[in-house]
Amino acid sequence: MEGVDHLAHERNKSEFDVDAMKIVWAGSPHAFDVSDRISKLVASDPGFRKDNRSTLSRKELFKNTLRKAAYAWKTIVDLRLSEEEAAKLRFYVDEPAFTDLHWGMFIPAIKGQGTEEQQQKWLPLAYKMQIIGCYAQTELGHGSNVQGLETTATFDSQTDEFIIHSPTLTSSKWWPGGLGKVATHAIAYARLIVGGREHGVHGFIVQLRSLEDHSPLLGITVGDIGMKFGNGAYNTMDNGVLQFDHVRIPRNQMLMRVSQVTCEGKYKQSDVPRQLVYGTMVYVRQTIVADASCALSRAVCIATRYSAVRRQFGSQNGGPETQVIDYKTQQSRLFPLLASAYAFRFIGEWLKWLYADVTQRLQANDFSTLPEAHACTAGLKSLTTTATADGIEECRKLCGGHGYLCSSGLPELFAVYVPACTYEGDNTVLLLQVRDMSCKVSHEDCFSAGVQAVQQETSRYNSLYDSSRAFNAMSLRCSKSALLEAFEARAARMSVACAQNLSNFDNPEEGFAELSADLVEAAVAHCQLIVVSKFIEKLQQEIPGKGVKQQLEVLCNIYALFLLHKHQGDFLSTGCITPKHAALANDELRSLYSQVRPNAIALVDAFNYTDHYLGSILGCYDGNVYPKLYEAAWKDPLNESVVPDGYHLYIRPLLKQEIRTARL
Ligand SMILES: CCCCC/C=C\C/C=C\C/C=C\C/C=C\C/C=C\CC/C=C/C(=O)SCCNC(=O)CCNC(=O)[C@H](O)C(C)(C)COP(=O)(O)OP(=O)(O)OC[C@H]1O[C@@H](n2cnc3c(N)ncnc32)[C@H](O)[C@@H]1OP(=O)(O)O
Ligand SMILES: Cc1cc2nc3c(=O)[nH]c(=O)nc-3n(C[C@H](O)[C@H](O)[C@H](O)COP(=O)(O)OP(=O)(O)OC[C@H]3O[C@@H](n4cnc5c(N)ncnc54)[C@H](O)[C@@H]3O)c2cc1C
Repeated sequence: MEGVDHLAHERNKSEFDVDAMKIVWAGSPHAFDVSDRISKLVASDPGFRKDNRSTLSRKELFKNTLRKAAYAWKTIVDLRLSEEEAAKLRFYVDEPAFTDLHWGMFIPAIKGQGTEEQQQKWLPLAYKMQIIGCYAQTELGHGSNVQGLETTATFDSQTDEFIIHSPTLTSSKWWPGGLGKVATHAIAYARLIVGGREHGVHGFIVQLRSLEDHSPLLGITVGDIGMKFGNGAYNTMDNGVLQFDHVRIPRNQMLMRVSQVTCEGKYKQSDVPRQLVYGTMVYVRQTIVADASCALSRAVCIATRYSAVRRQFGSQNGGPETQVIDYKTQQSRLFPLLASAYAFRFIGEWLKWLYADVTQRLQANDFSTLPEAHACTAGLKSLTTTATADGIEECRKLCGGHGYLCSSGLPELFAVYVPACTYEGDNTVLLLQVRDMSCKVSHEDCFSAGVQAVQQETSRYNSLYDSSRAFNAMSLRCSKSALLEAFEARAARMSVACAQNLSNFDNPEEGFAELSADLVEAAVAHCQLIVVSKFIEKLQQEIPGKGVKQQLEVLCNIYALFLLHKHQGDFLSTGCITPKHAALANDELRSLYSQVRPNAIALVDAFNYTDHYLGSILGCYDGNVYPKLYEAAWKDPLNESVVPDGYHLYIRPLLKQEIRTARL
């Protein structure tokens, strides 16, 4: 039944103004307008078709990505799109490509770590895409341990050049996106050696390929590292391998905002902290948090719409069976993910604000908030990407067997998304960086200020603990502060426990290593606290639109209570709640699910995703799932012939018992 909205009855049930929610989701009426316009532009242009990705060979897939990137650039130039519109276009084209690294890492690295002069030279070329850059940090032997990188950059004062060299196999650059087949330039990270002395890892702009014929320059060996997880998926990206054989670059191609090398061979450290060399990672981690809400909301939109279409069991007197979305088990798996998508949206907005604030300060040489920005971006990147990757997989299961079909969109979404748990910092490694955020109860505090610091923290949080005792079913419903205090008390108590345990070690590093699993759990608790608190802050703002705020309150409560239920062990063992509270929280969750149920479809409609972007038959707007699945099956290349290729060679000899004489 083409043209019929099979989900209309669901949409009619909704109790809030969906258009107003669309604006909350987008961030502002302007952001909504841009997003809506560009998503429709991409969806209606056959040049951006993407439904054939899983059937293409790697070479075809990659060539198609090159075509799309060129076509996207032409569209941006022809339509004179603004930077904001261009970024949205890249988002809705929905295909990882070398351009992500060029715009997302190469340019920001030059902006953040280059001097004024360097920016003036390189940025205009990069903005016009007259050069294409990548971010070459990770090596075959080291990714997480940046200080362990082996590539060297040795200053030659005779020629005023650096010699970039890969001394070992493990020093080969390995993974950089865009490097394999496209990038003409790289920001390559290498250990700086001046006058025989080492000065740690620094960034260098290195040309890799000829701007005339794209061949690698002298001393450069470069290629793609091979197929990655999943068909299609991240294989549109040319992650690369690179070796330098004594490649010479001019001295002024070292990024010199943080430290400089003079022509006489003097190494000068400016007032800028060394950690600014890691600044690009902070920027990208922040964008990854914002991206998590997009990936999770997309999976949730598919699973929610399909759960309303799908019916199993429960037919009474020949009537329709039960929609699977009406099963409490389905709701208890799906609605916390819906709530998380909204929670991550708001934490992404907050982090964007935090990053903009830090950037402004850095420009004025105020570095005071850099540690907080680093800890928050690292921790929240870890929290949101782990939850999103797990959430996408849960959505696949929520769609039963059909979720496993590529046409559901979920396998590819998972395969594209899951490396976010690894790139830009392995999620566990990043959680270990959160210690600064953990109530300032780091191992250094313990050892420098002694156990006194711990005692002070303990007594401060004992009072929080007392107030969290006041929390009951009623306060759960009415008072966000009771919930927030329970999260604060739990996070604080987990940090205090770590700090107390750390103080039993004579050697802080040994203690830190021994207790790292506990530290990671405490870090997760802190990050969850931040997400809950920022969701609550969002609700304190004025939010226009009939029923919009009420829906968000329900989702906020679901997010917090779901975490409380899931981690009740932490809350109980740190004494933040009693078993009775835990049971009440669970009762409250059930009641909140019933409140979401009539609004579920409208809440995912508010993401305003086109069918093109969703790329899922199960999630299509009109809910007309079965005819579309049936049709798509017949379009599979395997169904091009009724009798498959290979019948005469392999099937017939089997059937005819001729297998021993067949030439296999
Ligand atoms: C067609 C046209 C289209 C137009 C398109 C338009 C727009 C598109 C735009 C954008 C696209 C947007 C985004 C997309 C971009 C990319 C996303 C896609 C793909 C991802 C690609 C992936 C890239 C990568 O993975 S790059 C490599 C990343 N590598 C890592 O993350 C390594 C992880 N390791 C580390 O970060 C560090 O080594 C460490 C673990 C933090 C440890 O560092 P170390 O030096 O050993 O330090 P410590 O001794 O532990 O710490 C010293 C001290 O420093 C502090 N610290 C550490 N890091 C930082 C930091 N980053 N900032 C500030 N401070 C830091 C640390 O806490 C410690 O402090 P202390 O001494 O006080 O304790
Ligand atoms: C799709 C993709 C794209 C990428 N793009 C780029 C790019 O454009 N440019 C670039 O430079 N890099 C890129 N990378 C590399 C990426 O940044 C690294 O893979 C990542 O930082 C993890 O480092 P690793 O591979 O060394 O992991 P490892 O550190 O080897 O991790 C292996 C295991 O060891 C554990 N571990 C490591 N250290 C510790 C520790 N101190 N304590 C406890 N556990 C630890 C980890 O938790 C993990 O379980 C990309 C990677 C992927 C997958």
